[in-house]
Amino acid sequence: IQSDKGADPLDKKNMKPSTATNPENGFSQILRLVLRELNLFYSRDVNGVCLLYDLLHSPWLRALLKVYDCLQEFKEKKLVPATTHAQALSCEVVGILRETPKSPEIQELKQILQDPHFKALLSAHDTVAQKDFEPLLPPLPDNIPESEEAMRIVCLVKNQQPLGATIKRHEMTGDILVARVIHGGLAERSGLLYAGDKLVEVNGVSVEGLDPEQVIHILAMSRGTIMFKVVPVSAPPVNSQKMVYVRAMMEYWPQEDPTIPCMDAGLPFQKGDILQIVDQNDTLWWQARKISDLGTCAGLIPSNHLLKRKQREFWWSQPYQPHTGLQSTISISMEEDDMKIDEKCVEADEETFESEELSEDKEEFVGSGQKFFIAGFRRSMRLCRRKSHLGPLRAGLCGAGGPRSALGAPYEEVVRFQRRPSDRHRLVVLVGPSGVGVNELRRQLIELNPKHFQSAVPHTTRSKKSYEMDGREYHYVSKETFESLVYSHRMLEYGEYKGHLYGTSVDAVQTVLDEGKICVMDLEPQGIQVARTQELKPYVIFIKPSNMSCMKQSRKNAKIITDYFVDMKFKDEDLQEMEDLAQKMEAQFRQFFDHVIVNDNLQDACAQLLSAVRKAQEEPQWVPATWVSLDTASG
Ligand SMILES: Nc1ncnc2c1ncn2[C@@H]1O[C@H](COP(=O)(O)OP(=O)(O)OP(=O)(O)O)[C@@H](O)[C@H]1O
Repeated sequence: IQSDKGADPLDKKNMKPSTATNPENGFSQILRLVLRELNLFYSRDVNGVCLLYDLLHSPWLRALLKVYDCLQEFKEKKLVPATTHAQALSCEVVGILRETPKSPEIQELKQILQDPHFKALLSAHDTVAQKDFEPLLPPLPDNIPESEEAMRIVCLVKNQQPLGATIKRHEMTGDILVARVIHGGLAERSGLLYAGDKLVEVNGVSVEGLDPEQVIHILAMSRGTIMFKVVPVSAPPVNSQKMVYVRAMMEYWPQEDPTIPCMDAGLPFQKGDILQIVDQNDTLWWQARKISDLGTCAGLIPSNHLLKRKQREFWWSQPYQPHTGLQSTISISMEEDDMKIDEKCVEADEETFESEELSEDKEEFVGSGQKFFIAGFRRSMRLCRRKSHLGPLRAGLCGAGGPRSALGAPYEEVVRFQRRPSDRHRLVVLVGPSGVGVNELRRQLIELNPKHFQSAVPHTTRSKKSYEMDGREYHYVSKETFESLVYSHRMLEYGEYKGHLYGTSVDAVQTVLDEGKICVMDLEPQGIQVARTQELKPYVIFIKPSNMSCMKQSRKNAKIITDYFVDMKFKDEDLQEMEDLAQKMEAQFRQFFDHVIVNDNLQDACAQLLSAVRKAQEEPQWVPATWVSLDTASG
């Protein structure tokens, strides 16, 4: 840097006098000169100079050096405080001012001197001036016997909050040890108690020979300050793990778990809760917080390993049922519900339905003087979806979403993901019990802006009608082609209706996304897991019915699609069935729902849907970590 090579003579000329005349002008001045010289190399693109220049040019470095210079200057001046008792002086002045005749200036001065911030400032000043930084410790006693263990005396003020530590008895020695210190709890915040510390006394009572329960009793009875005498652990554990966030894929209730080391320290959670794992040192019990409650102290949750073990034990203890697992009861009862619908079915002339489809389903509408066609609302596709649990091919899909999920990971690692404007949109998936209004909301959203929102065109093996167009109502394919799409995992959902196969392919969704649009589709909840891929990054919205009395009111004129009636009004039992199914869906699949909308007032629900879809595309959301790391790896 000091080399003259290639330096502009003019700059050199400018620089020299300042270096010569101000050699002791501090680091800031030196930095300025170095930067000026570097500037010359910068323009010639000398290797590495840009980096160095940018570093030295950074505002933080300049600020730091300025602070350094100031400190140096004051150090040399050897400043001494004018008074070491500014607080007392201020009190004295306030006393005098009280006896002085009132004037606005005197009032103002009195106010300033009595301001709590100013008092705190003077107190800090006096502490520094008197160099009163450390608490005064009593001198160490002489002649401590060599054999005596070093003890630590810890005083904690309980203040109606739990101590935030658990204890256990050492199996061999019988010593009472601190088993774990809960993150964010009183003990951890004190920085004085560590896992492994041996308790000797609690409030002056020796714990030797006591059971952990007896010690806990002493602690529970203590009010205010608790004093511990402990033998510190030789090497306090260091938590070097990085913070991990996970989505709970199952629920956990510590009160119902007899194996938890300390029930009160347990953290209950529901499916779908996002947890911040703060400690994984123990292979069986982790410490975590809910992200909705980060201010509180952490709680104990079973580790991934422990939950999987519990799942396996439970799974093996169940009688064998094909395609069912831990959470199978709900799947079964949902299938039973569908059975009921089937029993009610009356075979009718398919043509009647097909010909009525076009007008009844309003697939065409006129918008801004142009005719649009909205695909994906055909009656046969919708009825097929409802019956899809029973189709023979569906078994493959149930296999993916059923038992596998039951024995799947209890926690899913997640990260905050924000879609970049240049990225493809995230797929929007609507889920809800039949009749709740999934299709109505989807249709309304698309009609709001058909250039922005679109459905995917489904596939079918049935033959094309005279008024249909391939790729508009459906992609018409042979049974072989359809099945090959299924077996190559290119179908998000599929099923059979009246002897024909119907389904929506990944490619059909991608076609919409590739056009820069937002693809909005409805799915049976069993299909969500299939759609949850890095390429589609689905945002799942659960459409939920409101309570029965509201539904009776709002659905007075609503119509359901059935196998045998075109326009059938909702009966009370339909609404009850919808509510029951919604509860079952939520209980089984809520971990996959990114957002929930109660569809009471249609306009409100539509506005909520629009806002949720906007947030999904534009604001950061929790997504599986694999979606993002794969992105990075590929990109
Ligand atoms: N909030 C609402 N208020 C009043 N009527 C509604 C509301 N939401 C939907 N509807 C009406 O309820 C009926 C059923 O809605 P929709 O066809 O969207 O159900 P769905 O959830 O798609 O059911 P399926 O999956 O069985 O097709 C329609 O007549 C629709 O207009």
